[in-house]
Amino acid sequence: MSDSLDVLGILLKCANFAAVKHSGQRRKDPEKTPYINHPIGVAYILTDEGSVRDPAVIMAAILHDTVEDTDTTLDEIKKEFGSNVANIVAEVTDDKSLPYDERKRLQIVHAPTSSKEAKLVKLADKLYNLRDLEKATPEGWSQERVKQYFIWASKVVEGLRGTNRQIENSLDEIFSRHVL
Ligand SMILES: Nc1nc2c(ncn2[C@@H]2O[C@H](COP(=O)(O)OP(=O)(O)O)[C@@H](OP(=O)(O)OP(=O)(O)O)[C@H]2O)c(=O)[nH]1
Repeated sequence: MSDSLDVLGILLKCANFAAVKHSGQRRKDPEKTPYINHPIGVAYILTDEGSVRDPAVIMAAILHDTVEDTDTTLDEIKKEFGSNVANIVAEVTDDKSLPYDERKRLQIVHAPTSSKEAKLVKLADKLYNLRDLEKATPEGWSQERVKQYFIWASKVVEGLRGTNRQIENSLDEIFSRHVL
Protein backbone atom coordinates (compact mmCIF):
# COMPACT_ATOMS: atom_id res chain seq x y z
CA MET A 1 0.00 0.00 0.00
CA SER A 2 2.67 2.54 0.98
CA ASP A 3 4.73 1.60 -2.09
CA SER A 4 1.85 2.39 -4.44
CA LEU A 5 1.16 5.60 -2.54
CA ASP A 6 4.82 6.58 -3.01
CA VAL A 7 4.51 5.98 -6.77
CA LEU A 8 1.28 7.98 -6.94
CA GLY A 9 2.88 10.80 -5.00
CA ILE A 10 5.96 10.98 -7.20
CA LEU A 11 3.91 10.80 -10.42
CA LEU A 12 1.76 13.70 -9.24
CA LYS A 13 4.91 15.59 -8.28
CA CYS A 14 6.09 15.09 -11.89
CA ALA A 15 2.75 16.18 -13.33
CA ASN A 16 2.70 19.27 -11.14
CA PHE A 17 6.34 20.11 -11.97
CA ALA A 18 5.69 19.77 -15.73
CA ALA A 19 2.43 21.77 -15.50
CA VAL A 20 4.21 24.65 -13.75
CA LYS A 21 7.13 24.57 -16.21
CA HIS A 22 4.93 24.43 -19.32
CA SER A 23 2.35 26.92 -18.01
CA GLY A 24 1.58 29.54 -20.63
CA GLN A 25 2.85 27.30 -23.47
CA ARG A 26 0.43 26.13 -26.12
CA ARG A 27 0.42 23.46 -28.83
CA LYS A 28 0.42 24.59 -32.45
CA ASP A 29 -3.11 23.35 -33.23
CA PRO A 30 -5.93 25.78 -34.13
CA GLU A 31 -7.39 25.48 -30.59
CA LYS A 32 -3.99 26.34 -29.06
CA THR A 33 -4.31 23.42 -26.66
CA PRO A 34 -2.33 23.86 -23.39
CA TYR A 35 1.12 22.29 -23.93
CA ILE A 36 0.86 20.14 -20.79
CA ASN A 37 -1.76 17.99 -22.60
CA HIS A 38 1.12 16.60 -24.70
CA PRO A 39 3.44 15.18 -21.99
CA ILE A 40 0.47 13.87 -20.01
CA GLY A 41 -0.88 12.26 -23.19
CA VAL A 42 2.50 10.69 -23.99
CA ALA A 43 2.64 9.16 -20.51
CA TYR A 44 -0.93 7.89 -20.92
CA ILE A 45 -0.11 6.22 -24.26
CA LEU A 46 2.65 4.32 -22.43
CA THR A 47 0.40 3.05 -19.61
CA ASP A 48 -2.87 2.62 -21.49
CA GLU A 49 -1.73 1.38 -24.91
CA GLY A 50 1.83 0.21 -24.25
CA SER A 51 1.10 -1.45 -20.86
CA VAL A 52 4.29 0.15 -19.52
CA ARG A 53 4.53 0.06 -15.72
CA ASP A 54 8.09 1.27 -15.06
CA PRO A 55 7.60 4.46 -12.98
CA ALA A 56 10.90 5.94 -14.24
CA VAL A 57 9.67 5.70 -17.86
CA ILE A 58 6.31 7.28 -17.00
CA MET A 59 8.03 10.05 -15.04
CA ALA A 60 10.45 10.72 -17.91
CA ALA A 61 7.50 10.85 -20.33
CA ILE A 62 5.76 13.50 -18.22
CA LEU A 63 9.00 15.48 -17.99
CA HIS A 64 10.29 14.79 -21.51
CA ASP A 65 9.96 18.32 -22.94
CA THR A 66 10.79 20.33 -19.80
CA VAL A 67 14.53 20.62 -20.50
CA GLU A 68 14.11 21.09 -24.27
CA ASP A 69 11.32 23.67 -24.11
CA THR A 70 11.47 25.43 -20.71
CA ASP A 71 14.13 26.82 -18.34
CA THR A 72 14.43 23.42 -16.59
CA THR A 73 17.95 21.95 -16.28
CA LEU A 74 18.94 18.30 -16.12
CA ASP A 75 20.48 19.02 -12.70
CA GLU A 76 17.07 20.17 -11.49
CA ILE A 77 15.44 16.98 -12.81
CA LYS A 78 18.17 14.92 -11.12
CA LYS A 79 17.71 16.71 -7.81
CA GLU A 80 13.90 16.45 -7.83
CA PHE A 81 13.44 13.01 -9.45
CA GLY A 82 16.79 11.18 -9.37
CA SER A 83 19.51 10.35 -11.86
CA ASN A 84 17.65 7.44 -13.48
CA VAL A 85 14.81 9.71 -14.64
CA ALA A 86 17.24 12.54 -15.50
CA ASN A 87 19.26 10.19 -17.73
CA ILE A 88 16.15 9.18 -19.70
CA VAL A 89 15.08 12.83 -20.08
CA ALA A 90 18.61 13.68 -21.27
CA GLU A 91 18.41 10.97 -23.93
CA VAL A 92 15.15 12.33 -25.36
CA THR A 93 16.20 15.99 -25.24
CA ASP A 94 17.28 17.69 -28.48
CA ASP A 95 20.09 20.24 -28.32
CA LYS A 96 18.17 23.35 -29.38
CA SER A 97 21.45 25.23 -29.99
CA LEU A 98 22.00 23.04 -33.08
CA PRO A 99 20.49 23.92 -36.46
CA TYR A 100 17.06 22.36 -37.16
CA ASP A 101 18.27 19.90 -39.82
CA GLU A 102 21.12 18.67 -37.63
CA ARG A 103 18.77 18.11 -34.66
CA LYS A 104 16.42 16.11 -36.84
CA ARG A 105 19.33 14.10 -38.33
CA LEU A 106 20.71 13.30 -34.87
CA GLN A 107 17.35 11.87 -33.76
CA ILE A 108 17.61 9.31 -36.59
CA VAL A 109 21.25 8.55 -35.76
CA HIS A 110 20.77 8.21 -31.98
CA ALA A 111 17.50 6.20 -32.03
CA PRO A 112 19.02 2.69 -32.44
CA THR A 113 21.54 3.09 -29.61
CA SER A 114 19.14 4.67 -27.09
CA SER A 115 18.21 2.84 -23.91
CA LYS A 116 14.97 0.83 -23.89
CA GLU A 117 13.47 3.43 -21.53
CA ALA A 118 14.29 6.31 -23.88
CA LYS A 119 13.00 4.32 -26.87
CA LEU A 120 9.65 3.88 -25.12
CA VAL A 121 9.31 7.61 -24.46
CA LYS A 122 10.35 8.41 -28.06
CA LEU A 123 7.84 5.94 -29.53
CA ALA A 124 4.95 7.37 -27.51
CA ASP A 125 6.06 10.94 -28.28
CA LYS A 126 6.07 10.22 -32.02
CA LEU A 127 2.69 8.47 -31.85
CA TYR A 128 1.13 11.43 -30.04
CA ASN A 129 2.59 13.98 -32.47
CA LEU A 130 1.62 11.98 -35.57
CA ARG A 131 -1.93 11.59 -34.29
CA ASP A 132 -2.02 15.36 -33.80
CA LEU A 133 -0.71 15.86 -37.32
CA GLU A 134 -3.51 13.69 -38.72
CA LYS A 135 -6.05 15.78 -36.80
CA ALA A 136 -4.79 19.26 -37.71
CA THR A 137 -1.98 21.05 -39.50
CA PRO A 138 0.18 22.93 -36.98
CA GLU A 139 0.09 26.69 -37.32
CA GLY A 140 2.43 27.89 -40.05
CA TRP A 141 3.18 24.44 -41.51
CA SER A 142 2.88 23.81 -45.24
CA GLN A 143 1.52 20.51 -46.56
CA GLU A 144 5.06 19.70 -47.71
CA ARG A 145 6.38 20.16 -44.17
CA VAL A 146 3.66 17.85 -42.84
CA LYS A 147 4.59 15.24 -45.44
CA GLN A 148 8.30 15.52 -44.61
CA TYR A 149 7.53 15.15 -40.86
CA PHE A 150 5.78 11.80 -41.49
CA ILE A 151 8.76 10.58 -43.56
CA TRP A 152 11.31 11.79 -40.98
CA ALA A 153 9.34 10.28 -38.07
CA SER A 154 9.24 6.90 -39.86
CA LYS A 155 13.05 6.99 -40.08
CA VAL A 156 13.39 7.73 -36.35
CA VAL A 157 10.92 4.95 -35.53
CA GLU A 158 12.96 2.48 -37.64
CA GLY A 159 15.70 2.84 -35.02
CA LEU A 160 13.30 2.36 -32.10
CA ARG A 161 11.74 -0.93 -33.21
CA GLY A 162 11.55 -4.09 -31.13
CA THR A 163 10.63 -2.10 -28.02
CA ASN A 164 6.81 -2.10 -27.72
CA ARG A 165 4.62 -4.03 -30.16
CA GLN A 166 1.36 -2.19 -29.45
CA ILE A 167 2.78 1.29 -29.91
CA GLU A 168 4.80 0.25 -32.96
CA ASN A 169 1.67 -1.29 -34.54
CA SER A 170 -0.23 1.97 -34.03
CA LEU A 171 2.66 3.90 -35.59
CA ASP A 172 2.76 1.51 -38.55
CA GLU A 173 -0.95 2.08 -39.18
CA ILE A 174 -0.28 5.81 -39.43
CA PHE A 175 2.79 5.34 -41.64
CA SER A 176 0.77 3.09 -43.98
CA ARG A 177 -1.47 6.10 -44.68
CA HIS A 178 1.34 8.64 -45.22
CA VAL A 179 4.67 7.02 -46.06
CA LEU A 180 5.10 5.01 -49.26
N1 LIG B 1 2.13 17.46 -34.59
C1 LIG B 1 2.11 18.52 -33.77
N2 LIG B 1 3.26 18.87 -33.11
C2 LIG B 1 3.21 19.94 -32.28
C3 LIG B 1 2.02 20.66 -32.08
N3 LIG B 1 2.28 21.65 -31.19
C4 LIG B 1 3.54 21.54 -30.84
N4 LIG B 1 4.13 20.51 -31.49
C5 LIG B 1 5.54 20.12 -31.33
O1 LIG B 1 6.26 20.54 -32.48
C6 LIG B 1 7.39 19.69 -32.65
C7 LIG B 1 7.49 19.34 -34.10
O2 LIG B 1 7.79 20.48 -34.79
P1 LIG B 1 9.20 20.71 -35.45
O3 LIG B 1 9.19 22.06 -36.07
O4 LIG B 1 9.53 19.54 -36.32
O5 LIG B 1 10.20 20.62 -34.24
P2 LIG B 1 10.96 21.65 -33.29
O6 LIG B 1 9.97 22.03 -32.23
O7 LIG B 1 12.05 20.78 -32.79
O8 LIG B 1 11.47 22.80 -34.06
C8 LIG B 1 7.20 18.48 -31.79
O9 LIG B 1 8.14 18.66 -30.76
P3 LIG B 1 9.06 17.54 -30.17
O10 LIG B 1 8.50 17.12 -28.88
O11 LIG B 1 10.43 18.09 -30.18
O12 LIG B 1 8.96 16.27 -31.11
P4 LIG B 1 9.81 15.78 -32.34
O13 LIG B 1 9.41 16.59 -33.52
O14 LIG B 1 11.26 15.96 -31.99
O15 LIG B 1 9.42 14.38 -32.47
C9 LIG B 1 5.77 18.64 -31.24
O16 LIG B 1 5.64 18.20 -29.91
C10 LIG B 1 0.83 20.28 -32.78
O17 LIG B 1 -0.23 20.87 -32.66
N5 LIG B 1 0.94 19.19 -33.60
